[in-house]
Amino acid sequence: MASEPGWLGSTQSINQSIFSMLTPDLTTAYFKAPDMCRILDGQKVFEPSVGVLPTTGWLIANCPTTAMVLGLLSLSFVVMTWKIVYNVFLSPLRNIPGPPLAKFTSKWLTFNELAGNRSLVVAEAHKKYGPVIRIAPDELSFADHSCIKELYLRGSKFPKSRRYDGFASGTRASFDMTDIDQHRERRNLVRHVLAQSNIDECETLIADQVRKALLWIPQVKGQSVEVMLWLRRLMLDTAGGLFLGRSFDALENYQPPSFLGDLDDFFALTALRWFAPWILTIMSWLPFTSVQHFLGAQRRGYQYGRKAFDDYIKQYGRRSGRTDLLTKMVGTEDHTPMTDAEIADELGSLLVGATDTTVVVATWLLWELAQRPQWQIRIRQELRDNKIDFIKGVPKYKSIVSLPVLHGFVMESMRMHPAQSIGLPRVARTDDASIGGVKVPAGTMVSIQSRVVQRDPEIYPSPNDFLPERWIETNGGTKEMKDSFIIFSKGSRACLGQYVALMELKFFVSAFVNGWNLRLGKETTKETMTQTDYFLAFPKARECHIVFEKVVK
Ligand code: HEM
Repeated sequence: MASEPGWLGSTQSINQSIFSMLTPDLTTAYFKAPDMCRILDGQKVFEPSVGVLPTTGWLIANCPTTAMVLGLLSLSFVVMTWKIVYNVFLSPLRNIPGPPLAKFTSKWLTFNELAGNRSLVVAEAHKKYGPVIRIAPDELSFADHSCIKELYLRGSKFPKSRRYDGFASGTRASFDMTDIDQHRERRNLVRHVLAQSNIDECETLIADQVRKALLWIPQVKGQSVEVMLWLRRLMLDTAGGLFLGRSFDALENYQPPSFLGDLDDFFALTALRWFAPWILTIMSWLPFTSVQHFLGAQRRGYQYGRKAFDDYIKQYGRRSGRTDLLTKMVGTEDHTPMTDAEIADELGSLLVGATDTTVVVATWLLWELAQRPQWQIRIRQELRDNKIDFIKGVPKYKSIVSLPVLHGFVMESMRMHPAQSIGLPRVARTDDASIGGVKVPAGTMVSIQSRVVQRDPEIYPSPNDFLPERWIETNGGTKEMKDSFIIFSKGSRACLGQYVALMELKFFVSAFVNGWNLRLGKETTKETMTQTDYFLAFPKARECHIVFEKVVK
């Protein structure tokens, strides 16, 4: 057969280079293929008329790498097909209603979670499909508050899911422990530290931070100021004072402390660890300082705890007699409830747990307050009627803790805007677990969203309206209201810092309202305050502008 060596030569080199890119052994094998090449002028060349590509069978027989790649592809295809068939037709969860895509894949949920929409889409799905829904092939969401007991209360068969692994910076703290027995032991120790009597002893420490924050208001009065960063400074300083024996001085310094940047990175890292750990692996190979800095956020969080602990021991020893919570945690030479490393872990974790949770709740609270001058007047009047004594701008906690109007306003804001509204994920350990009569096979993730139960119309009529009076008229809430109120969770994993949080919130609301009228700055709108869930329910713009004006007595 006549041939054109030039043309053949170029085809050969193109093919050779393409195949070289695929695998080196494929290139060699390809040009050894007897039916693909022909000897021309003593040289072996590609002959297109003989065959364009070697057959799969021939390749598998002659190229081990290609055989392996094809094998893996086929295997993944079979596994994927089997998974789909299982999820849709065979899974014990197959008859539970839910969005159609959820039967096939969890990716639709991941997509919404990354877009900050999880609580909204799950709440909508409950409206459409009912109180028990399948939101991923192996994940269920419950909307009935009567299920809270089985899911979260003592004796629950559902420990925290692997999602909490992302929060641990090496060793575990009480918040991220997933092992029930290990957690029980640790919680008993931390609970003792955060006992109400200890917090009461630290009241001055918390009040002093609020006093410091109040100094800022006269300097910005009449202007529209961003309060979220200011609240972060306040809560961080309070947490520092309580747990590290020293404030971060965030309220005094213009430049926000680097810990706040680390906190943002911390939450981003936990999300990546859960959704796309492979991205973190790739990032760890990148030789960029900023990337490596980002990856080190969790380690630095731990180091804050470690350094603060070491400094504290150096300065005060183990019998400091100070009234902060670190002193309680350290114990004495005779009684050391935790090892030094465990204390450092807890400190790092407590700093994270105590800061942005309270900031998110406080931001929504100020936003609601700023839109409601009539409620500012009612709270102020309540403070006056009860002759509350303000010491350098802040009252004694005992004198305000049970004031119904103040309490009702704070509770209603927390009902409408739970800091964590996407549901606290738990996992079934054994096959004999069930929730609300629905069998939950081992390995299934389960949760109840506070956004859903705290807006149950049967418990909270007109659930989307902001009505503090519902708490006032029912003397602090009906049994159903209290049972369904899960902003601090319930049972053995409930928030250990809720007493601290409520003290901080009631302190600053009463202190502000006593001296200042609040209104919204023009930069803050419904759109900027759209809720987005990134584990915590932040306003979309991550800022909130308020104008403070002096109350005319
Ligand atoms: C308004 C502010 C706060 C809110 C809404 C809040 C909410 C929560 C929630 C929902 C949980 C359970 C998390 C889960 O199961 O995944 C939790 C756990 C926890 N919170 Fe808070 N928290 C707040 C403030 C605080 C503060 C100020 C502290 C410390 C003083 C604190 C310490 C803890 C601890 C130690 C845990 C882990 C408890 C355990 O698993 O045994 N929290 N918090």
